[in-house]
Amino acid sequence: MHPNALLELCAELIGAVNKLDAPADATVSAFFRQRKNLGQRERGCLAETVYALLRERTKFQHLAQSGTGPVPRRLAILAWRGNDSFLRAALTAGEKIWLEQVQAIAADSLPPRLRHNLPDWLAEPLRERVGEEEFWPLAAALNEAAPLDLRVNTLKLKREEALAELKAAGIDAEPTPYSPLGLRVQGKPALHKLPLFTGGGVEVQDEGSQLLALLLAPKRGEMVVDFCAGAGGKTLALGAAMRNTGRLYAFDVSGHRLDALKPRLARSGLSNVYPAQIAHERDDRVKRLAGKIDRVLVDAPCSGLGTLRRNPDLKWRQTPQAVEELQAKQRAILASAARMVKAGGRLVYATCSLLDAENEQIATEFESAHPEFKRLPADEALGKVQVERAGELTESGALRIWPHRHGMDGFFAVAWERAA
Ligand SMILES: C[S@@+](CC[C@H](N)C(=O)[O-])C[C@H]1O[C@@H](n2cnc3c(N)ncnc32)[C@H](O)[C@@H]1O
Repeated sequence: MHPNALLELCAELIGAVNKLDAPADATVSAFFRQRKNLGQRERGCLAETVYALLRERTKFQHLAQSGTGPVPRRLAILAWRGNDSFLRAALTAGEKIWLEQVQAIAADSLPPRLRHNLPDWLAEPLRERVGEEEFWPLAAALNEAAPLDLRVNTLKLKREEALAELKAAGIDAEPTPYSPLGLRVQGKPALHKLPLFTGGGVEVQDEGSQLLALLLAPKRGEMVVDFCAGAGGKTLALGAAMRNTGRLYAFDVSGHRLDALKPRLARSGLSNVYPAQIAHERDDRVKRLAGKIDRVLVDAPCSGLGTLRRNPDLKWRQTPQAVEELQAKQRAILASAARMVKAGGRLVYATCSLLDAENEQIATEFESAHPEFKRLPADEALGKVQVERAGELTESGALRIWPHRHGMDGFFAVAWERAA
């Protein structure tokens, strides 16, 4: 494709994504579906540029105030992640001079909000939570691309065996630092045609998500509920930990998301999983299981702000009002899910949010209203399931994962045991 045609296409995609009226990944996929003639490399360039723009949107929008021509084209030039000489071949003489001027601006001369690229309502609680010194590494880590992590399905093979299969396929990987089930893959190789993947030997799952399932630690023969199962990332990990025995209910209000679990279940070889759509958290199905369940995982709907490395649009699409609405949902779901836990059973509340409002606050409110649930020190619980150096991952007995400290998405989880 001619350089200017690709740059114009990039500007068009940026114009669509920058409206922020839909998740960026959905807009990008729809754009590519309508342009089937685009090659792999061109798609890669457009997607990388759009994500680069979303990560540093405040800075790029500020810089794009100078220059001439349509703003989406200026943004595409500034955020360009394709070949540099290819871009230059698309630029007018005026654009080349402008780009050089903008690139000469020293990043550290910019005001703070153009350096951290977070909305104020999010920057402030994070700065308060981790302190000024740690805030900057956190903001930088949130703007990095996430690595590709896999969870090995130990029903099918051992982690070393999966690693050897990847190596034989020419894919470099290494064991994840904390999860005993994880592999971190170098680069972004296509995995979906590998027999290791199609045969259910591995699933794509961030190391942090693996740790949440490990914290629930379900055992053979138990009755377990994954209350907010979605497309079942954690369900699959729980089913394998149960060695395909017992009963694992995968609940969700979204039938569409549960549908996405089905092909994954088929690959996994699990037959102990019972997916069920519920109308809401007080559904009769939930009530019927009151006091009967050994372990319940609440992977609550949340702002998703711990996953900004993958979903940078969320920082621009979420609002403080949305977080308040989510808190109400989180309280209601946790209270309902807790009723299912039997005496001596375990309850885990988890989010992929960085905000105390969705994490510690929800957990401590629950504890004050339910003294029969006692917090289990997460480092001890994780240590028992072979998580390395679990003490590095916990704060006040809860699992608290930070992208800048641990190299994973941001996660929070508390485990409680119900008094016998
Ligand atoms: C964080 S996502 C779950 C991700 C999933 N556990 C995984 O590992 O792939 C939260 C899920 O909660 C579901 N949800 C929202 N409200 C719910 C409710 N009242 N009861 C049960 N699930 C709910 C959403 O549909 C969404 O799939």
